[in-house]
Amino acid sequence: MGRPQRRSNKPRQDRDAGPQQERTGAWRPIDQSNETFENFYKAQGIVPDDEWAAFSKSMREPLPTTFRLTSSRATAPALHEHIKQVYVPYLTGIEFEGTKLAPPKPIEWYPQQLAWQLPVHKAALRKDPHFRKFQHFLVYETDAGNLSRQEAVSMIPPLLLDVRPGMTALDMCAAPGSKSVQILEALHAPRLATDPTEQGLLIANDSDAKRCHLLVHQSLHRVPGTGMMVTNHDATQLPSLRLAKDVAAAAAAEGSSRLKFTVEDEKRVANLPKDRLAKQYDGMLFDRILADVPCSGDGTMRKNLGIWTDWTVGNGIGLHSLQLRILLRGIQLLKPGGRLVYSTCSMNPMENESVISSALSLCPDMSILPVTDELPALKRRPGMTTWRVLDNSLSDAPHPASAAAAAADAPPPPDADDVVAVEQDNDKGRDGVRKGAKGKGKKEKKLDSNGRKVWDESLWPRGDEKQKGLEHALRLYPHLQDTGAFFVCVLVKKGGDEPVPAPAPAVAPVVPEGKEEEERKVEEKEAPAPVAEKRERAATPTLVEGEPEAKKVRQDAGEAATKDASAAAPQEAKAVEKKEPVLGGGKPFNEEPYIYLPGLEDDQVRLIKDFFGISDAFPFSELLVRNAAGQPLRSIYLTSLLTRKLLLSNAYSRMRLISCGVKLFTRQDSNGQYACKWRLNAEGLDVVRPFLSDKRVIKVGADTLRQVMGAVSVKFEDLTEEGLKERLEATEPGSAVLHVQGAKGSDTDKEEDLFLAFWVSKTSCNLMVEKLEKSALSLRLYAEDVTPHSKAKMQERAAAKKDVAASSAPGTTGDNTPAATDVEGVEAQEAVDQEDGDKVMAVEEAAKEEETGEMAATA
Ligand SMILES: C[S@@+](CC[C@H](N)C(=O)[O-])C[C@H]1O[C@@H](n2cnc3c(N)ncnc32)[C@H](O)[C@@H]1O
Repeated sequence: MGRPQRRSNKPRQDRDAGPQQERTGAWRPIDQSNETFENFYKAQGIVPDDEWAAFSKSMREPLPTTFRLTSSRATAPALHEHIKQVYVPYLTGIEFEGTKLAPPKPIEWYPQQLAWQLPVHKAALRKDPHFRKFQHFLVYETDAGNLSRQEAVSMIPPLLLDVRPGMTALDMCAAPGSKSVQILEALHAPRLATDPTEQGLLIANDSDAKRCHLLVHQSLHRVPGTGMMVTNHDATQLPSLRLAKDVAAAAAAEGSSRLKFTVEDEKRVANLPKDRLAKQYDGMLFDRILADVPCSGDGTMRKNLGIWTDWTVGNGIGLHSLQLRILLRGIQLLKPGGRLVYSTCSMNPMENESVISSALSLCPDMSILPVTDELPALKRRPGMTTWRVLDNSLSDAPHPASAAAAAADAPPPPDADDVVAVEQDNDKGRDGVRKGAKGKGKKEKKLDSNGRKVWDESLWPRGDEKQKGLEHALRLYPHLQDTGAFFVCVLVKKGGDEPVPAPAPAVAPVVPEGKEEEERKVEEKEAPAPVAEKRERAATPTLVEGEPEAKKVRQDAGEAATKDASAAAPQEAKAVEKKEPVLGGGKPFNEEPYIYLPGLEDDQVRLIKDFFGISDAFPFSELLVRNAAGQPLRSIYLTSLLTRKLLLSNAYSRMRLISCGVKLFTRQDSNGQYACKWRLNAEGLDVVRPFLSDKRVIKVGADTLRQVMGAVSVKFEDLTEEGLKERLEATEPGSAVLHVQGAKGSDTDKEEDLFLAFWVSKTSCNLMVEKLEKSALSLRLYAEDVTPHSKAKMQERAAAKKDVAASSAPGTTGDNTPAATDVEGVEAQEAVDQEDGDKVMAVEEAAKEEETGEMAATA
């Protein structure tokens, strides 16, 4: 079975705009009409006849700009106030395209007024000078993690998932991550700063490895959490993970290391007698699962204009089977009593109600939860309890069990070769309508004994849709509250007091070429499945039928071990071992392993503890590194207890683990000139702060913040705050935390304390905060960008340099240009920027794609 999203090699303009690009390269507006689309949905009766005109008109209007404040951040109330005080008046009365615009307003149905809407589409916001200031605000605060630009309807599935702190959650198709971020915010809600080991768990998964990396760098870094893991699986075959009841005891019983779980350990566990396995391990199931599946995306036509031309009857039909199998795997991994939200940005019943109805028929433990009382202000339409399965000519297709279907001239199912799936439904770029490559869609098709394509029976309503409560699903349409269209269905699993599931299946060792399929079948047959999973598998023929394509490509042990940690830290290459071979099949997986450090037994951990004055209460045994040698070479991460359990109960390669935990410390000092070569990462500051003594915390007033914000680095002697020079001179050079007391936003009288990553050199100091984040803070505090990276400052410096060159005066470099003595501080700041190089590249790539996508959409 293939995923429908594949990147074509063609430039994006060609893919999305199709015939709209003329030979001259000029752009014409995309034709927003598609008769088949309109007739299909009229035939389905998705909206009452008297609403069709309003629906149809809204579908052709550009989407408003919407965004959400990060609810788990302390900044949320200040930012809300800032928008009210600064941007509502600023944008009130602005004339745009001949009309006076309404200012931004909170989205009515979103809890606590944390989401906002402005009736201007994204492209206009970027290009029109009236909006530039607001656009900058959005960009900077997004980068700082204080807000997320996200389509309004896309915010609904995580809200209805009802995630609470401490829960375990799985996001099956997570990239680019807007909903994962919402889930993390809910998991972190009240206790992030107090107990970093108890942050619940989110496994954010996506089958596309590149998109997994974007997910980490573009989205999840904004709400760092010790309970966050990113994996790279086809969601139809997410592995069953096991959880040691007592990690140390299980490790001791198996004679394995306490710090990592190797392929050898996998083999050992595979050979354990069943009763011993059950004594030592539980199977991992989740409290909450989001299945935001790949879909044809016709609900995003307001921004993905290419769908108007690409839409065919086959699109929805071609995705149905994949969507159903993802949902069924989700159901298997859901705890009794747990909640699963299924969602698409498609209006097509083939991708929505028919998937839900089929899953409910196969899984009697599942039911639809009516959520009428949740988000009461949200206008919605009920799910459909009947629909038509139509062929290419929009005639009713004959049910596969009927005599008509057997007739020689029966129409085949519409071609799924042109499967189109939307990769992203938020506003961060790559709005991504991807055309499926020829041939791959064929894997979705079933053939009869005469080799003719046959229709999938599960597309049809079964007649019991009312009893199943399908009207309790939510259909969201553009004309209801000026949004995109979306489908959301909340499912619950019966029970809640059932026995703990049996351990997850063991995994067969890596097998020689050609043997994998045979071996895999044996593995699946013999492996004990969690209780709930076993029961449902029996009732879920589709899972057994649909042979997973990805498993056919099995990773060769040698290939897995190619990249070693020497790439990360050349100077310590000798210490490096080979990586683990990959288990469990799938596409090549070449990530570094995570290995725990032996807590305070490790020299570097002890050094860090002493240097930063970290209290004994800090969970030192949850610190881990990412290289095959298990050495603190470059970065040190912190995970939650549950993440640790998972990592020490399953080989990382079987989990296909791309990322996990929070990066707390990064190696800074390569020349050994500092007492501690580690610096505290900004993303880990909130996590470690409650455990820090005053040793490395520099308390300053608000004026000092302005001074350090305005320069790349500041010499001690230039600091105006009384006594600060002396305090800094008495401070051991290295990483520190700047505690700003009484910082105050330009629009409010309320004072707040800020904690920022800081660097103290021998004679100067500087903030260790990313450029955009600094600019965001500056705009909020001073209503202008005072940072040295602001456009104005850059121009000032360029002019100063010119003057210097003209007068040939040596040694004068302008106010904010670092003098030679400040080089260390500058290097430290550069390291922050360098470290986020990946992220910056990802953001730039997204922006480029967004730009080209918009050219197609708006030119
Ligand atoms: C609609 S997007 C998900 C959007 C995401 N939930 C968000 O809110 O940002 C669908 C995602 O499914 C992924 N995908 C497609 N087929 C998949 C499969 N078989 N297993 C897992 N993920 C898949 C795509 O790579 C894509 O990132």
